[in-house]
Amino acid sequence: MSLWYIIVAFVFFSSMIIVRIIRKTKKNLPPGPPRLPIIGNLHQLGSKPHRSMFKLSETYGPLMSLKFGSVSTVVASTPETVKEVLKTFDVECCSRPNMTYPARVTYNLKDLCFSPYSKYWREVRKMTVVELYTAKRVQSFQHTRKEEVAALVDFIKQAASLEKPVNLNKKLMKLSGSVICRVAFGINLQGSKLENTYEEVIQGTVELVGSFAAADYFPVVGRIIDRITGLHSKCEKLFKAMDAFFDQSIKHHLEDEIIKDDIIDLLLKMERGETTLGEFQLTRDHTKGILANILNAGIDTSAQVMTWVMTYLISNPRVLKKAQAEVREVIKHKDDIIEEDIERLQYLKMVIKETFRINPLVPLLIPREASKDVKIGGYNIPKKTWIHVNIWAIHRNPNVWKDPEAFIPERFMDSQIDYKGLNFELLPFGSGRRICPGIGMGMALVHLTLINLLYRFDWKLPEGMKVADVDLEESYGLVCPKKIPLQLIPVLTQWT
Ligand code: HEM
Repeated sequence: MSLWYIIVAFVFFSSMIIVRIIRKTKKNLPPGPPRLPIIGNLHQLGSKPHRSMFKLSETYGPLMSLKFGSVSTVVASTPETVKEVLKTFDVECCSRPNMTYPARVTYNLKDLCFSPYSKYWREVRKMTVVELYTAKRVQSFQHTRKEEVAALVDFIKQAASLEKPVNLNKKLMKLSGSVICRVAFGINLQGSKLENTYEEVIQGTVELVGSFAAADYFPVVGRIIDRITGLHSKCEKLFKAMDAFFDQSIKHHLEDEIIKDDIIDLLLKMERGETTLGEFQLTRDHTKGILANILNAGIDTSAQVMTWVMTYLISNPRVLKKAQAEVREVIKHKDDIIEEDIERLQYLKMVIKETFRINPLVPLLIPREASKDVKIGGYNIPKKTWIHVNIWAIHRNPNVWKDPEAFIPERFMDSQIDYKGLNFELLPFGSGRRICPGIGMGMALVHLTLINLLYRFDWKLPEGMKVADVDLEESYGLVCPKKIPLQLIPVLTQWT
């Protein structure tokens, strides 16, 4: 009797699989791994989805179908397929799916990052590119960056004289937070509502919006699951902390007449109708949504880039020595280090590119959604399919990069490859319509800080630690920070 049950069950499941394969072939979707009922391929994501997807793509190809709960997804993993998504079919593929927690922390998608491709998004993008992220504005904040970097250098000097280790993750996060608070919110981080919680709030939010949340994949029941796992209450807590901070900085602007011509000021003018945003009337929620992107996208990213560069330098003493020799040769006791000095630091530029390659900070970019049916690489991608762009897979692909696991800045010597979105082998900021608009703002701080850290100090590992002990593991979120904080001992030098 039990044999009959087994035979019936076998026939039933085999026919289900066959029907699915036939349906899929008819639909001409990209190939993908078999799925489990209900959850689809969610169980294959693991703790580092970019790595798992890369592994799967080695079997199923550069354009691969996955199903997460009820959501159909494709993953592009090579320069060729990614170019199709981000360039050839950029218009059709540049919308964003409506995700539960990103929607909550952006005041229901009133921001730039997560709002779908629409007239509103186009107006906000135009406004931010023309008004907020311009080279002129980035330049105008140079003084603030210099002051904050000088404060960091003073702190490190003290630690060096006591031979104490510095937690670079923490200090670089504070630096980035202090700069963004001053230039974007017109207030000091110290004394603000986020003074004691900014790390937890910003990193928590970045992790939250990058999480594969049940609410997005299982209608109704997913929300219950997230309540049980605590994701929902975590989101509410983060949202309240951010909202209180935005209220504080907006109030500060409304009360202080001296503050003028900064980002909040511009947004408040739009709220009052003194400046327009196309046909849209900005409300307080729009202002806060746009500010949420600056807070979350602006602080963690630059801080983590700097931490990763220092991590790879300390793990590669040859490269560290060469980068420091170059910086000291070029800067040569010049009192006034400026961001533009980077132009004369060819090797340091290569070190930064190589760090972006080996460890792209946003390994899956931000999820996209097809707004129309589209044909990519000969396969059909139906409207509403989610699209993940796995730049981590490109950056670690041995067919694209020789010896991809090794940190070799020299690979960029005599190469035209840059990270500004034109070379599909290296895409740390994405490409196309959704390319990061904050490259200039972020990299200005990254350059100034790294030049100072390398010029003024020598660096060594804490007592008893060897180069081989430096941990290179990332933890997963939308942004992937170093899992174990980087602690280094600064050493005073003749250049300090
Ligand atoms: C320096 C480190 C940074 C890195 C590595 C980085 C990386 C990225 C990436 C990969 C994307 C997604 C692109 C896509 O989905 O195709 C993005 C989007 C974005 N970034 Fe950055 N970013 C950095 C700094 C900044 C800064 C400093 C700001 C603002 C102050 C910023 C604001 C944004 C915004 C608003 C978006 C959304 C753009 C849109 O969807 O239209 N980023 N960034």
